[in-house]
Amino acid sequence: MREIMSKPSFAIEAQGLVKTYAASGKAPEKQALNGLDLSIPKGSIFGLLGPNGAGKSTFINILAGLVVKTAGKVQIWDIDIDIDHRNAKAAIGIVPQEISFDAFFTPYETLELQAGFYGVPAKERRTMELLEAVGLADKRDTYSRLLSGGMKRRLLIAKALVHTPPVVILDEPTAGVDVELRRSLWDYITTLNKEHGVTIVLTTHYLEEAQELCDTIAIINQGRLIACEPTPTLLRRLDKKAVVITPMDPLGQIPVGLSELEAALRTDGTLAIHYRPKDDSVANLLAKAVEVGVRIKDLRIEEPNLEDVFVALTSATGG
Ligand SMILES: Nc1ncnc2c1ncn2[C@@H]1O[C@H](COP(=O)(O)OP(=O)(O)OP(=O)(O)O)[C@@H](O)[C@H]1O
Repeated sequence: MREIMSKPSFAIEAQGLVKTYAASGKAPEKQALNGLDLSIPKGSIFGLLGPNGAGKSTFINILAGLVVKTAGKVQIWDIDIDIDHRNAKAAIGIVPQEISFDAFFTPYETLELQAGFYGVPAKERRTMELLEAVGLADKRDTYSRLLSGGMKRRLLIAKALVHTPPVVILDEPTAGVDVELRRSLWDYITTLNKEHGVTIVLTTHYLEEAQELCDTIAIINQGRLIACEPTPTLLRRLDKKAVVITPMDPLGQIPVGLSELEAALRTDGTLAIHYRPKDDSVANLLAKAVEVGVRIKDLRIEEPNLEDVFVALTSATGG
């Protein structure tokens, strides 16, 4: 594994990736990926974020070989999936969103079967080591259907690791998981990365999760990449609030005197002035607005959230 790991500069690289789902019944054709370019650095914990329907699952399913791409190029650990799909697939372990394994096998059997499926020779198997790592050693012979939801999720992680892939993809790993288990899964993910050098890619709806775990975050929307930045850089964009003013009289345009501010007229007639609390004050912004003739009927302060980043980024990229 070490030897392979020093090779590529990217763990996963997608160029111009397109996926069009054919029309079926009344559902029209759907372009889920729209020329996606994405480079995931090796050794990173990489967060893939996006609103519902952005194309995250489609991307992961293409990597997993479950969805056939329409166009574009994908390399996993430097292996082109069109040229050597088998080895490309062997370089990743995918932890799916849905819990899926045979309820009548024990955790031990589940991992052994998966190792067999990947052709891992018996002497190279790490079944007990993996069960210990995910805290299921004492459940090795329990029917999987009798495990708790959290244990099942941990078994899924172990299952994705049996062939020692250098890249592990976790699709919504903590959706619907309680806080305590979420914490222990985060710890385990971090250990895999820091101590074993595994590249981790995770999709999540939770900004907080991405913020805490990921060193790099990509945001996709409508099948396109709209941001891919080191987490601190992206979060700096979030260090923003907005004063939203409802004017007494409708504003036809942003008053000229506010042009040096980051102001926007919204479709509901409000004027939003974005600012960084550390650089500016609400009092100062309101004084400027009044000075240029805005008569304030009402106002509120908006806190930043991921939705704002999406909106800001998508309008900035015209997407
Ligand atoms: N098999 C399919 N047939 C037709 N359309 C599909 C299919 N799978 C996904 N889509 C559509 O493609 C778009 C992208 O879906 P995808 O599941 O990849 O998004 P996502 O980012 O994973 O969303 P979520 O966060 O809700 O899981 C959506 O509009 C979805 O309805």
